[in-house]
Parts: sequence; structure tokens; C-alpha cells
Amino acid sequence: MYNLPTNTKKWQFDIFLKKIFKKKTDAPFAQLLINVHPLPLFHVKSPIFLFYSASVRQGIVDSVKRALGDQKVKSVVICGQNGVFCGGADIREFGRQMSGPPLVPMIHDIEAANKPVVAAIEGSALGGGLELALGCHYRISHSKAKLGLPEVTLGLLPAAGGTQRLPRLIGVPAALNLITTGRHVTAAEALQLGILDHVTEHNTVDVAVKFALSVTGESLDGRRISSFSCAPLSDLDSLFEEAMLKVRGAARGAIAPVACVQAVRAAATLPYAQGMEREKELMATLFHSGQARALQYFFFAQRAVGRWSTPSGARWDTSQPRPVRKAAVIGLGTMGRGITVALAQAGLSVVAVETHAKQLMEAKKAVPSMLKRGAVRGGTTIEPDSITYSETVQAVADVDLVIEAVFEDMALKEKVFQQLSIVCKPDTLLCTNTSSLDVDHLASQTRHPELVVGMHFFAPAHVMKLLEVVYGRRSSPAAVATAMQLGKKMGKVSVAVGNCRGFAGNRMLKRYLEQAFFLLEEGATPELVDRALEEFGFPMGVFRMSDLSGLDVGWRVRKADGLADTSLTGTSARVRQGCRYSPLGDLLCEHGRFGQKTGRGWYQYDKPGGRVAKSDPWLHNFLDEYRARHGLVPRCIDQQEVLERCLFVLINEGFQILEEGIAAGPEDIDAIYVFGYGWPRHRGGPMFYADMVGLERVVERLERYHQAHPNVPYLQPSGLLRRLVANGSPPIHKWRNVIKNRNSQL
Ligand SMILES: CCCCCCCCCCCCC/C=C/C(=O)SCCNC(=O)CCNC(=O)[C@H](O)C(C)(C)COP(=O)(O)OP(=O)(O)OC[C@H]1O[C@@H](n2cnc3c(N)ncnc32)[C@H](O)[C@@H]1OP(=O)(O)O
Repeated sequence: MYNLPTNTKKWQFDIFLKKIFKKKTDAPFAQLLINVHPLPLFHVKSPIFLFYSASVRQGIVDSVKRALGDQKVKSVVICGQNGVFCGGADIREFGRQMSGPPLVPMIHDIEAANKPVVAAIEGSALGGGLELALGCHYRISHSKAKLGLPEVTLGLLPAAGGTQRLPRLIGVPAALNLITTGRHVTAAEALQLGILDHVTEHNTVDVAVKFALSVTGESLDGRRISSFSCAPLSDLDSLFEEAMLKVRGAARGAIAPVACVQAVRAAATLPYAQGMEREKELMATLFHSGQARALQYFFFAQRAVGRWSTPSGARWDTSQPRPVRKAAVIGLGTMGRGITVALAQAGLSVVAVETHAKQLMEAKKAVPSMLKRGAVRGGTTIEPDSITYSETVQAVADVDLVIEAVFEDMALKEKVFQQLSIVCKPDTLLCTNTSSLDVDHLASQTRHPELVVGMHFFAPAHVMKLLEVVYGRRSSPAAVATAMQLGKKMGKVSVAVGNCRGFAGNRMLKRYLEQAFFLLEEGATPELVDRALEEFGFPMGVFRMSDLSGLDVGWRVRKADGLADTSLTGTSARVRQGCRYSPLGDLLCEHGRFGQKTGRGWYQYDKPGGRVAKSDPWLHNFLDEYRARHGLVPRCIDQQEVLERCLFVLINEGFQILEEGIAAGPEDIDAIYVFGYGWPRHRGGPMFYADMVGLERVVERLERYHQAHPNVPYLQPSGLLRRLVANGSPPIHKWRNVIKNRNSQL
């Protein structure tokens, strides 16, 4: 297995590459690399495929053991392969029966070695990868590497000694920050924090090898982090109380950040061995939790949405995006400005068009300051002349792609698309930022409907991560691929969805809002509904959210749809097209209550534009009078009903969307809801939540509510949901099979 050649006369690296594990179908394999030198050095080349799997751990254990047992070996260097040290544990293994050597003793053995062990970090040292490096006696890194303990983002904590070693190495406050946020740090920051001993611009392994040889024989007493004490702090109790408050405030019910604080506290207050016990206990509670499952599902779901497909057969891997160097934005209201900023931040040259002189003038001031703020936050620079402004659409004649962001009015958008079709190059991609209007209809206004897609941004467009890319019936695969790629370049999570009213996100939201209104009619208050949703983990309940985004937005849409008619009386006041309808939102708007911007909405605010929502006695009186007028007897509504009514109806619409092929898979809907609508990530997204709750239960509750409210057709379980239950409620990763059988135009 491990031979030292006898002819090593001069300084040299003779590399013996041995595959000690063959690649299995889905498991990473390890390679052992032995560098031999007159002052022999053992060079453990670890995970070839980035992540620890059982076989990779076994490879490291075996090779370290051999190195330590060989008297001729004086120092050891551990590095990764293909420029990556280690991205941590193989997350897919967490869902299975775990086998192979555990990480904790492996890292302990490395730390306990009586020969210097040096970590040579390139690419990433994340999670268990960084924990391995912390077990080494020295850490040398390339300047471009990134390091971090992101376990908290997977619903876990760094349970291979990370919570105990990091605070001992860099102090409690810095370790708390890294472990509770899971953020990645650059090598420069890691050096400054004291995680690294040295950062190099050169070949990291060469530097580490030289270094390892230079410290051969030196005492390792001061190099074993587990033997350190945490730097003393004057008021440990208040530090941890503050940390806990901060973490609980930001966590919205996620348990891992709280456990991380508890584990770091153990490092600060207990001897190392006891701290490790505490780390293990806390990890055991997290490891099998629903939240860890949800977060790990979501980790892969985010990546799955990039592998988009459409019912017409277009796919991410067969559709070629077009290069986009110069783009235009039409309409510089709030959305248009945000999109302009996001395009410029992505390095594109942008033509920003606004036909109203006043609005253009305002945009010319607002956009540069938004860019400046973004640059300060992100430490980036923006080419000052990357944006040109114009008052006429003619200015977009030579751009590769246009994003229309004018007022949400079909007649206006039609006109813009007709104009664009004349002004632009024949191959320019024409995109609309509509949040619900018919993309096919807009495409029909142009000479090249195959070049029309929706790019639905979320406000503020330069901040929010979500982008719905809406393909129409005639959108070409290249057009979809181009919009998806541009979204990625803008740092967005782009999700491809089909064309229907409200697309995926807003279509589902409509059902959720309707239920919230119905609950008010039946006796709930905005406070009760919001509390239930916020305790579930939404950053804001539905009414606080409506106040923030403006009640007039939905009112305008309902008016355009002929729904917002408050002149109707008697039973017809609360019925539209044979279905239950609540005019509550319309009535509030008629009272001039548009939410935060008018200082009144579902709540009251100290002034127009105020942010702090306060309960409003006027609103409660208004609700009482409304119920009395319509003969509605208020009843006691509990939080469970709020959650079931609001969330299950939204989920049901999600199944309908999957059934119709508007979204290709549950991951798409979950990514839309987490990135665009504040669905708590630790609950995985609405479709994952349905899987967790149990599809049968979702059906049973929907049926019950539908019986109680037969004039709300959307409470009837969707056909797909029923079919999944009939198929034995397969786990979420198998739903696509059931969906595919149904929508098999593919
Ligand atoms: C009673 C019970 C008691 C139980 C107690 C159990 C004790 C168990 C103890 C275990 C202790 C373990 C401690 C360690 C934990 C960890 O290490 S958790 C993992 C931490 N690491 C991460 O979170 C890193 C995640 N990955 C990334 O950040 C990025 O992927 C990257 C490494 C920086 C690379 O980025 P990029 O180049 O942009 O590529 P991607 O597109 O993101 O990824 C490429 C593909 O690789 C897949 N992938 C990424 N990371 C992992 C991973 N850690 N495991 C498995 N697979 C991973 C990713 O999904 C991509 O694949 P596709 O999805 O097929 O595209």
C-alpha cells in the first residue's frame, strides 16, 4: 500500500498516486497521495469529490494512521484535490444510515499526533472541512479560499468539534458570529480572525509542504486547539443573553441557531471534553429534526430549480442562452429603478427609459444613490457610465434585451410591446416585468413572439433574490435560457414557470389572502391572523405585509377584474361568479386606507410612511359593523385554523399549479415561496411542508373546510394531491414521477 522508494537522493517529490477506493455509482472516492522526501513527509490528499463520505473518511483515517505509524515520516500535510480542500460532510449521507469512521475521533487522532500536521487549504474549507483543518496543528490557505461553518444553514451545528475549537482559537464573540450565521469568510478575514496561520498567493500545497518540513520536530504543545482555554471575557452571562436574544429574533423559530449559541456557551464555560459532550447532545436533537430535513431538502431544491424544463420539451441542458451585454429597462418607477440597478450591478450596460420627465429626473437621482449604497454594502465598484438615461423608446434600438416595467396596465403594456417590436433589433429579447398579466397576449403584439418572456422581479428588485421567468406558449428555448442565465448573473434564484394569471407565486398568494379576509369576516382580527403566521415563521403576517406593500395594489387589480364593486348589497355583496368573495380590502381602500403609505390600513401607524404597526380600534369597530351588516356571527378562531386555512389553501393551489405543468416540480414552488414570499426556510417551502404534515392530513383538512365553506371551490383538494394520496403519499422527491405521468407532453 505505502512504499518509500529507496532512491530519493535529492530534494524531490515523487508522487505515488493510488486509488484506494474505486468510484461507486453515487459515492465520492478518495485518493491517497504520498510525497516522499529525504526528510519524509506524508501528504494526505483527501476528498477528491469535495465532500466527506464514509469512504473518504476511511481513506483519511487509514492514510493518517500509516503516516503517524511510519518512523520515517516526520510531518504530514493534508490537502484536497483539484484545488478544493473540503466542502464538508456529504449532506446526502445524513438522510441515510451513516457508516464509516466518524469524524470526531478522526479529527482527535490528527490533533493528538506527535508529528506536525498542516492543512493546505485551497478552494473551500467548509463545515466538517474546516473542522478537520481546526484539528490540524497549522493552517495555510490560498488567498482565494473561503472558509466557514455553514452547518446552521442545514439545521445542524458544527458537531465535529467546531463549536468547541473555534471559540478557543478566535474568541467567543467572533466564533458566535461565524457559527450562528454560517457565513463564509475570505482567507484574508480568516487570517485576521486568527483561524489561519498563513495565506499565500502561490501554490498552497508547495508552501504547506515547505512549512511542514520547517516545523518538523518542534513542540506541538501550543498547537492543539482543544487544549486552549477561551479568552476570558468580563461579562459572559450578558454576552450570551444578548447573543441568544439576537439569534432568537432573527431565527423566526429555527432551532439550530439557538443550539449553536448553547454549544458555544459550553465551550466558554466547560472543559473541552464536557463541551464536546454538550455539542454531541445538542447535535443529536437537531440531527433528526424536521427543520434539519427541511433545510437540507431546501439546499438541494435551490440547485434543482436551475435544471429547468418546460412542457414543450425545452431544457436547461439543451437550450443555448444568448449573450446579453446591453439591456434596457422601460419605465423607471420603483420596479424599473430596482431592475436598472440589478442589471448594472451584474456588469451590463443599461439604457434606462422613462417617458415622464419628472419621473426620469427622480430616477436619475435615485438610481446612482441606490448603486452607491449597494457598492458600499457589497464592497463592489460600478462603472459610473454603465447607465444611460433616455426619455424615448428609440434609445433601445441596439440593445440585446429589454425589460418592460411600466405601470401594470394591459393597454399600456400592449402599446410598449408594439413599439419595442418596431424599434428593437429583430433578435432582441423582449421581457415583461408584469406580476400577473398574460405574457402570451403581450407576445402576440410583437413580430417575434418567440422572443418574448416574462421576467417577474420582486420588490425591491435589486435586493430580492427571486425571479420568476415566465415562458409563454411560443417562447423559444433560447429566450427562456437567456432570461434564466441573466437572472443568475444578477444574483437571482431564477425559477421557470408557465404563463397563467399571477404565475406561480401570486396565484397561490391570492388564495392565501382570500382565506385571511374570510377569517376576519368569521371573527378573527388582523392581529390574531398575523400572530399565527409570524409564529409559524413568516417575517410578517399577511395583514402587516399588505400594509407594507400597499392595499391599493390588489384593489386596482380587483377593480380591473370587475370584482371590487362595493355598491352591491345583501348576499350579492359577498359573492362573485357564484363563489364567496370578501370586499373587506376594497372597503378599506375606499376609506383611503392604503396601508403604511397613508398611515392607516389593517393597522394604524404614527404617520404616513410609518413602520410600526399598532392595533387600530377603528378597524375593530369597522369589522364589528361589517359583520353585523352582513349577519355574520363572530366565532372564536384559533391559530391552528388560521394556519390550516391560509396555508393549506395556498398549498392546494401549488398542487394545482404542478398538475397544470405551470411549475415543473415542487422545488420550484418552494424556492419561489422561500425567496419571494418569506416562507420560513426551516420549513422547506409550502410543498415540502405538505409532505411533512402528511398529504392525507392536508386532504382531510381541506375537505373539512370545504364542507364548512362549500362556496369556496379552492378548498377542494386538487386532483394531483388526491392522486398522490391514492399512490400512497410518496415522499416529495418522487412527486415528479406522478406529475410526469400526467403532463407527459415531455
Ligand atoms: C441520535 C442521533 C445522533 C446523530 C448525531 C450525528 C452525528 C453526526 C456527526 C456529523 C458531524 C458532521 C459535521 C459536519 C457537517 C458538515 O460538514 S455539513 C456540510 C457543510 N458544508 C456545506 O454546507 C457546504 C455546502 N456547499 C456549498 O456551499 C457549495 O456547494 C460549495 C462547496 C461552496 C461549492 O459551490 P459551487 O461550486 O457553486 O457548487 P454547487 O452548485 O453549490 O454544488 C455542486 C454540487 O455539489 C452538491 N453539493 C454541494 N455541497 C454538498 C455537500 N456538502 N454534500 C453533498 N452534495 C453537495 C450540490 O448539490 C451540487 O450538486 P447538484 O445539486 O447535483 O447540482
